[in-house]
Amino acid sequence: KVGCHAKTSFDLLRLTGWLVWMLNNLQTLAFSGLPGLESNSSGKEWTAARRLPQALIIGVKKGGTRALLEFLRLHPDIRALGSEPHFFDRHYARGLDWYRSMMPKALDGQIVMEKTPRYFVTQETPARVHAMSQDVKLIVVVRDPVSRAISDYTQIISKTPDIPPFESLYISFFSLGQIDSLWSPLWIGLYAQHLERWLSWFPRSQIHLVSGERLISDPAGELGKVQDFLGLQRIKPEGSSKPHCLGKTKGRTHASINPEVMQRLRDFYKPHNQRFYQLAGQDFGWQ
Ligand SMILES: Nc1ncnc2c1ncn2[C@@H]1O[C@H](COP(=O)(O)OS(=O)(=O)O)[C@@H](OP(=O)(O)O)[C@H]1O
Repeated sequence: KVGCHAKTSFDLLRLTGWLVWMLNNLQTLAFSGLPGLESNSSGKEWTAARRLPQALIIGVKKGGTRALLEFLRLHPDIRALGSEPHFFDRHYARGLDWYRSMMPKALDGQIVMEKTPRYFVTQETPARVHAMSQDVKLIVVVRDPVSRAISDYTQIISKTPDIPPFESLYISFFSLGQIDSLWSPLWIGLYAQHLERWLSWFPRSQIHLVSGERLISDPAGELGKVQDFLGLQRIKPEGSSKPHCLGKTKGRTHASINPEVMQRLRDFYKPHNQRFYQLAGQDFGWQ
């Protein structure tokens, strides 16, 4: 898959032919400030500048957001920040000038974007994003909330090996036997509730939902839809490209969870998923 120690390989898509590679490298030359390139007298298309993003990948954590961003970064009309700036959730007090200074330089016509999966679930973020731009395009990669939760827990346990097993954490401490919907790995998967908050600020047409499952089974198809949403020319998957590894934090072997607990979680999410499908206008087919 990803870390190249795991299931998905980035060459699934074979997105770049050498032509795209050439285009990207031409941009790099332009950005590096070689004399004559930026100061083209006739056209401002050579003038690269830092701009606020016009598109954001706002979630969800463990949905496949890194893979999507890396795919999109191969597009010559996209300039994306590689790291997660966490501006709207953590660093808002630093102001928009700071945020703009984080962005890569972009030419006219290129789309500037970043990804911070936590935006999707933080209360204050939609209003703040709206205050920056009412036209910004929002992308959310969603994935079966049960496998997302286990991926999330697997990441937590990799950082803090001493935490209790999933089977004891998913139950509420206060009302014994009840599923703890406030526990972060479970709460993030309440997609309907989070999407509703965004929909009170942005129209549905401005939010594009990507299926994390299809991003693996049909990356070209899923990516094509994202490119359409962004108003970009579709880059055809052609030629072969080197596998691009996303690192060891992707594609870990999931912690093994008691099958009865898995079934309880599926039952727990069922009504939430149905509500999400209604809001989304599409059925993601999670069991
Ligand atoms: N090509 C492709 N398409 C779709 N999904 C992929 C792809 N490659 C990796 N993955 C899986 O995405 C999971 C990590 O998601 P994120 O990148 O959103 O994680 S993070 O929130 O940035 O930490 C992580 O899930 P788990 O392996 O279940 O942990 C990755 O395996």
